[in-house]
Amino acid sequence: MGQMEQIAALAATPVALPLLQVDGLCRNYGARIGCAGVSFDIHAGEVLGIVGESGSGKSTLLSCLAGHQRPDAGRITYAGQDVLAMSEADRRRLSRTEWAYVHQNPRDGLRMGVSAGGNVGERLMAVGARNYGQIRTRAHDWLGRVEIAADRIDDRPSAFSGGMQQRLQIARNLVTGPRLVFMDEPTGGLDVSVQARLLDLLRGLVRDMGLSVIIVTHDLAVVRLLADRLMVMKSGRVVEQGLTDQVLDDPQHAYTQLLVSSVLQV
Ligand SMILES: Nc1ncnc2c1ncn2[C@@H]1O[C@H](COP(=O)(O)OP(=O)(O)OP(=O)(O)O)[C@@H](O)[C@H]1O
Repeated sequence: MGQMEQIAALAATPVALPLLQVDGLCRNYGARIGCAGVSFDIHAGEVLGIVGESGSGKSTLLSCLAGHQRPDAGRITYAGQDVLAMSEADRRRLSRTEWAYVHQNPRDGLRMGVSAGGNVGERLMAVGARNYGQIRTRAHDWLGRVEIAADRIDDRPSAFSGGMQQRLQIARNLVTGPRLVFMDEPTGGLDVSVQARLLDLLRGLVRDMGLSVIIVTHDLAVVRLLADRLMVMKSGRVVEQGLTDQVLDDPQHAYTQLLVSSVLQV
């Protein structure tokens, strides 16, 4: 979808309607619960953080939402469309044009054998761009936006540092102008100073592009900085959700209290 069409689609969505509505989402692995009874709404331009200990169901939920696996029960509505009832072709189109997915490991979201410029340009071609000069100019612009020097455009990501690879993955994901971005621990595995820079960059892009984001993380500092709202998961279920500051400063559930206090002790 072109930029004008996206703007038209955005204008056509009633303001009061959430961009994404999730209702009673469940996914089991045999007898084990992956996630159960998850419901929430997210509006345009809103950032939702999902936190919880290892095994609490964060990744299962994110992959069900992004269409990487099929939930056993529940409903996902995106801009008024029933996502689970869509044909595979329509869902793929949605993933390519309206959605983006930032993996924790940039290797999972990049093509390591293709140049940095190619990684970004390829996404534009996937949504119909054909003019080589324009594609290269857009790729060049996006490398600049994620603070990668222009003279690295023909380098492969394998020659980049971890932080640069992650910034390149972000450029590759955002170049097509998605409205909803799924992020799985985007700052995981990076040095603290690199994390801080990446978070700053992400915050600016999210604000400038008015993105809706669902971000899974172990790190409460990440949600404090990025997320408007927070959802706390334990054993596959949502135990608490609300405005980020409210949940972190005045946690109601004993598990959230534990999560917050264990971070404060570090
Ligand atoms: N492919 C799978 N097969 C069987 N069980 C699984 C599978 N993936 C996840 N699970 C189980 O589902 C539950 C939720 O796991 P999930 O990976 O979603 O948690 P998480 O919060 O993302 O954990 P982490 O932070 O460690 O990634 C766990 O009990 C896990 O063992």
